[in-house]
Amino acid sequence: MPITNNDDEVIITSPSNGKTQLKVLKYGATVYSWTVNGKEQLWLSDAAKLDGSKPVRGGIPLVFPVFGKSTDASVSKMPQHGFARRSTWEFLGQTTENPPAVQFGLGPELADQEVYSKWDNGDNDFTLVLTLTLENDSIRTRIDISNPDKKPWKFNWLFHSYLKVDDIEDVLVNNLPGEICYDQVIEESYEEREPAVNFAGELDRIYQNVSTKKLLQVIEMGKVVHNVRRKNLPDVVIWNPWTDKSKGMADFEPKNGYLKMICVEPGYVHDFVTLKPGEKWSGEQIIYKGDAVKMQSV
Ligand SMILES: O=P(O)(O)OC[C@H]1O[C@H](O)[C@H](O)[C@@H](O)[C@@H]1O
Repeated sequence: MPITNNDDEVIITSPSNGKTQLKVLKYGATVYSWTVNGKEQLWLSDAAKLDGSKPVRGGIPLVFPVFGKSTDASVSKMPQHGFARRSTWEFLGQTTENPPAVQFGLGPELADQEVYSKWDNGDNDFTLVLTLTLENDSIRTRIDISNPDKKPWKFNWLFHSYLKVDDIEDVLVNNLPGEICYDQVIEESYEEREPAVNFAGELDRIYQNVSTKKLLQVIEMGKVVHNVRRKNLPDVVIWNPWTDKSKGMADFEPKNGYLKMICVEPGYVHDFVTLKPGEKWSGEQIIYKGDAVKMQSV
């Protein structure tokens, strides 16, 4: 069976390889496992809550309608990262057989009411449709957002992808030199001057308006372990909490798990997207295997 629809989760299995699978919690429509021929690609905390009691620490949480905390009046009362990752989405079914794709939907009635009520006046009408496609050595995560309301509203979107690595100290992320970033650790903006991003402490940067022609590669000991492509998602957050921040997160286990993960998060977060009544917007992330290093200057 390529699609298994359980009470709390949906499992998608590749028709050509039973060990290539995607596991998705209905809570947050959170992908919490992706295996390629039996090998896990995403990092998931041993203490992650998968029971809907809090957003999942690991996998691919969905960030909407605000990234982080914002002083913008429309979202300033909301907790970090909004309500999409804390709402139970509706499973809409399978849309294609090979490669298998499934869809999940979220609207005002299913949204976590406590957080949703803090978005503007708590009455924004919206539709989110998430399409997940499992290919032999890639996943596609696509979001379609539409505004059926009589008034405009605005949002951030971000795929908060936790990618698995063997040892963060051996990891580089390429193709970001020359890009402007806001460094959330030192609270300063600057132009990236390093030939590749490397990790030796807490790192939390929002790279702004990075051409979507640029491929982002996670390179470990000279070998590409993950490739991330983006459509209509100009910003890229790179995050590793390192020792102290991991200690402060109750759902982050083991405490040295930061060595095994890197978040590469494609999104639209530097500015808000404004959708007028009847308008639609979409963005897509493609994570794939493939070991050719591609260095790009533009
Ligand atoms: O702890 P969470 O709310 O899941 O946020 C986890 C992280 O998300 C993003 O990567 C932000 O850039 C970080 O500043 C934040 O710490």
